[in-house]
Amino acid sequence: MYEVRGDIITGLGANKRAATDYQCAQKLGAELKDKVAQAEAKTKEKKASGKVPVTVLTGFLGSGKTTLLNRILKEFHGKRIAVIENEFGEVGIDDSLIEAGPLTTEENIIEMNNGCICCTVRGDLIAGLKKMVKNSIKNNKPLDGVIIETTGLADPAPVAQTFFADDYVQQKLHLDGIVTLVDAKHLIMHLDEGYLLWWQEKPEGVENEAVEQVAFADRIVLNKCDLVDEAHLDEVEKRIRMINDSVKIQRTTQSKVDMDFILGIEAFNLDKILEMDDAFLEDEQDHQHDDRVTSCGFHVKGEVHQQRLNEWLAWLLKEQLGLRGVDLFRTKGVLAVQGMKEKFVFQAVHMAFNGAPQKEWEPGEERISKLTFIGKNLNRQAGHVSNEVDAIRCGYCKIPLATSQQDVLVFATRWDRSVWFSRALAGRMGPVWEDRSQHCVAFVALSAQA
Ligand SMILES: Nc1nc2c(ncn2[C@@H]2O[C@H](COP(=O)(O)OP(=O)(O)OP(=O)(O)O)[C@@H](O)[C@H]2O)c(=O)[nH]1
Repeated sequence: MYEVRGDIITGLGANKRAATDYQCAQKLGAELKDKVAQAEAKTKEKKASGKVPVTVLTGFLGSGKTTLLNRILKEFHGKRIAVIENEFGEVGIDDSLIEAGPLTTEENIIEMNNGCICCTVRGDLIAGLKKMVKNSIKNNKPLDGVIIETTGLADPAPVAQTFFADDYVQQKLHLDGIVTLVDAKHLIMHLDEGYLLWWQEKPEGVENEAVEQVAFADRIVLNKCDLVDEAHLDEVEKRIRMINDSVKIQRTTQSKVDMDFILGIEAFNLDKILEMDDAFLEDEQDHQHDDRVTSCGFHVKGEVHQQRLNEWLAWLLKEQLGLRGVDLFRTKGVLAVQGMKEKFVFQAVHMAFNGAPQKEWEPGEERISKLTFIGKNLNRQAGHVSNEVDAIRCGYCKIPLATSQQDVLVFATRWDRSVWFSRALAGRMGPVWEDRSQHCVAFVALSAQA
């Protein structure tokens, strides 16, 4: 049995581990001196030559993955880099945030927004990788690298396992490394979730993704160093080392990391992973997400009124969510703001938010506003929007939406899925809800359009 297992994992490149298995078989009487020597020699060899290197970019929500991806695409604009972008959130935003260079064309960017590549759409990941490689061969445009940006809630282990689960993928691609972005300000809070704080206890069987992302990292980019002091950074490093003592760490802001620290590093080491997780190569890894973490999004035609949007978001992020036991991890959006020729990109990580104009709208491009929220316990009880005499408020939490004298566009959504919106003309509030039994917690009085 040890010999067979040694043969299998030799084929997968875990030569050190294979040597150990052969040694066990030898102890049981098998004559395997040659195989042990071969496995030990291969351990020293560089692996995977000729295969396209793949980098998995992972890290908790808002840690700086897309910022780093854009940096890579900019610095390597002369290289053909394919991107697989997996986003958590019922409305996809990241496609608008990626700044692809001339060689990273649409055919080389695959977006997967309908599930998490570490579980529900893992099959799609394999299919996507194969398609990219086959296209590059067919069109004689060889790829220089593939970057997979996982969702902030992904467990990187099943993603890495993909490179050992499919023969074609294994022949053509090799996993260069798992690069984990860490938000210096929030990491410790996420690591502690489900361990120290009893009220945050995770349901049984649910993993702490932040821990997994650090544990499986070949490199850690300790980002957002501008938000904390030296002592806090030392504490964060200490916590990282408790989970992954040998990982290399580079401190950064705005994901400004040396490219040779993260790319072409030949750092993924199956031996190390097998030491940590003996079941890593098994087909069905037990992996469960926390169902309490959900997303809620808007995707609405039309322009928004920036000041009202800011007021509403500030109110939502600072005053309401914490009080109601809701943990909002991440908010991001691309908005069509009235009077602005650029797309307005809004980002928030927990309560810290910022926004700035980005690229201009193309001539003829439809003006659409997209906004997505990701957090825990976002579901709300039944309620309705009331139409009071001089102010339009939510009947449940009393958030002021607008006065009835304002001409507004009201967006409304339940925290689960559905999104409704309706225009309320001055002095006349149109029906907002299709189903009044469902409470809507997020709604925005935004537009000054007539
Ligand atoms: N203060 C500060 N903000 C940063 C830094 N790096 C990135 N950001 C901001 O943090 C926000 C999140 O960055 P992203 O790169 O989108 O993070 P992400 O990991 O891709 O986020 P998700 O895709 O939602 O998981 C953006 O507003 C960035 O501009 C940094 O070093 N310091």
